[in-house]
Amino acid sequence: MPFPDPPPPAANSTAAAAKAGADIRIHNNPEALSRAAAERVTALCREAGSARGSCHLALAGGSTPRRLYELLAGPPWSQQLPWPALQIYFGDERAVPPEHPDSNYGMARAAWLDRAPLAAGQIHPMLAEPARIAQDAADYAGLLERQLPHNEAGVPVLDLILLGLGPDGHTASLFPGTPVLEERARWVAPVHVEQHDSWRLTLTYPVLEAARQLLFLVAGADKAACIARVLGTPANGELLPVQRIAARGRVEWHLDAAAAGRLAP
Ligand SMILES: O=C(O)[C@H](O)[C@@H](O)[C@H](O)[C@H](O)COP(=O)(O)O
Repeated sequence: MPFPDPPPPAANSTAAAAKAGADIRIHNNPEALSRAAAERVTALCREAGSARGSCHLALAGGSTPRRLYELLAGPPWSQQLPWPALQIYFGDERAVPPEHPDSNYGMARAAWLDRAPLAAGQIHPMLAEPARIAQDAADYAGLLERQLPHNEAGVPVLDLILLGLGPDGHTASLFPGTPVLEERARWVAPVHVEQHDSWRLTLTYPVLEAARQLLFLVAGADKAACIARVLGTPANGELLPVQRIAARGRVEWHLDAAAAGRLAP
């Protein structure tokens, strides 16, 4: 059953700055970025729901997507999302309890999920404990195997993965210099983040690469140098983790003006 068409997108974002080959959309400020992202996430979820009866959506962690999630909890987007078709996953998670302030699941619940008309079975937290981190990774990979369609290489295919970007070029929890950058056999893997001496779980490159659509949300001047390196110049030298994603699906970059500040006009 097709979903009703949405109203035209909000007019408060600046003109798209498309760079050949990359779909880059630059917005005046974090609020405009979040509102544009809410439009896109809703539209993409509706597309998937109409086309395949379900939308398998993986959420990003960190601070940038919080406002997006708050917007999705209210009109107009909450009236347009294909709620019965939605299945919610996570791109990565810190190995802390859900009530911990660092929990990506906890952040998404507070900002959105606890106010969304979703059954418990539609939300799949990536729960992890340091003492059983390898088993937690295997358990989540098994969930993806059971829940998702697979591509011809046998990799689970998410419809949409939301991703952030760190100033060091990490995305999800694919951090520079970590063994997980070489992981191609497992769909979910543990990561020990030295600088925080903490454990995380992350989707690995095969799953990111298999997704039908990746949508990056990047805000803040502290990301400008990384954005300029990733989107502004041909890749040379050692690739940053985010540059190593050989995406098979569509990739959209949503930047605020500060993060895009060092991109050539
Ligand atoms: O769990 C996490 O922290 C995210 O997966 C991580 O990849 C995040 O997206 C970036 O570090 C950007 O974080 P900010 O949005 O807070 O800048």
